[in-house]
Amino acid sequence: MLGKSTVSGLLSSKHNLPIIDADYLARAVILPGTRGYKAIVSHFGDKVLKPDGISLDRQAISDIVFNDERERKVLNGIVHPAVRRAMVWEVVKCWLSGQWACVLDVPLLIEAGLWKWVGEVVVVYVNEPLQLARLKARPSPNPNEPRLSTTQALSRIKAQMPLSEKLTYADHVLDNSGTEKDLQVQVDSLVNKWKKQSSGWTQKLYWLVPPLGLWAALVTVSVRWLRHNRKVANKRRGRGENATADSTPTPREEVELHTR
Ligand SMILES: CC(C)(COP(=O)(O)OP(=O)(O)OC[C@H]1O[C@@H](n2cnc3c(N)ncnc32)[C@H](O)[C@@H]1O)[C@@H](O)C(=O)NCCC(=O)NCCS
Ligand SMILES: Nc1ncnc2c1ncn2[C@@H]1O[C@H](COP(=O)(O)OP(=O)(O)OP(=O)(O)O)[C@@H](O)[C@H]1O
Repeated sequence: MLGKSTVSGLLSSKHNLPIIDADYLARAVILPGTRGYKAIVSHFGDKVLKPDGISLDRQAISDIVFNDERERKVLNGIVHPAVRRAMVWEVVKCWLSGQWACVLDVPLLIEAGLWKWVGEVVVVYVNEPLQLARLKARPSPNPNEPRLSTTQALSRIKAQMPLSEKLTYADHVLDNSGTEKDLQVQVDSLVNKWKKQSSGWTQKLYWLVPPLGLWAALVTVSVRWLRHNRKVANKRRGRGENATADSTPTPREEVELHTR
């Protein structure tokens, strides 16, 4: 945390890239009446329902799962498979509509192992004090609910993998310690780099001949796995602790990911 949604917003509004938002999908798959909703109510009981007896009380769920790893795993086990299915379908739709790239905005990309299936991993980082301050300052999505307290914000931060580990998975790191304008400059330069890498005619060929596209995707993910394994091996050997070239001190981060 933090800055994924801010980066996604820039990629969408300024660069017209389609965004697949895991937080949004995670809400959709637990709406009343869905299988996810029923599983949550059946496991956590009425205490996670609002007084209307129907809507899920997200704050109540947060208070449970961000303070109890076992309960968080149960929730993840209910929500994540449904989110994964929905994301695959969204990626297929992007592909069918001939997009040159699509962006997956996923907070738990690495924890859930999804990093293995994308073209590039972009980590957005801020240092921990700034992350905490921004989390606490962020307005609640529901205007009737208070902002996060320090304890609540810290428990969310602790529910995710530390940055030092996540950086070994990053192909790009965006530094969000400055202003949103600073972030925008980095996003623009990243998109320019992607555009240079992505030659128009090969993209068209991959789209017109899907087996070729699949082959190219397989090569891309295999190269990434190999590169990651090498980084981990280097780290284990006590060399290359700063495996990501442009990484900075000890921030925690957020993940965006970019598939092609
Ligand atoms: C716990 C819930 C109800 C809290 O809802 P709330 O509206 O307060 O927060 P929101 O959904 O906007 O999430 C905000 C951020 O919290 C963090 N977060 C959410 N769930 C988790 C989790 N299971 N583990 C670690 N961090 C999480 C992420 O950084 C996320 O971006 C909700 O986040 C949820 O259903 N989480 C489980 C699904 C999940 O893992 N979602 C993340 C992407 S798949
Ligand atoms: N460079 C910045 N300067 C000031 N505020 C920022 C900056 N970047 C993000 N923020 C603010 O920090 C808060 C969190 O940012 P954002 O929603 O982009 O994070 P996120 O990674 O998507 O968070 P989450 O995973 O919790 O959904 C927002 O209120 C946003 O306006």
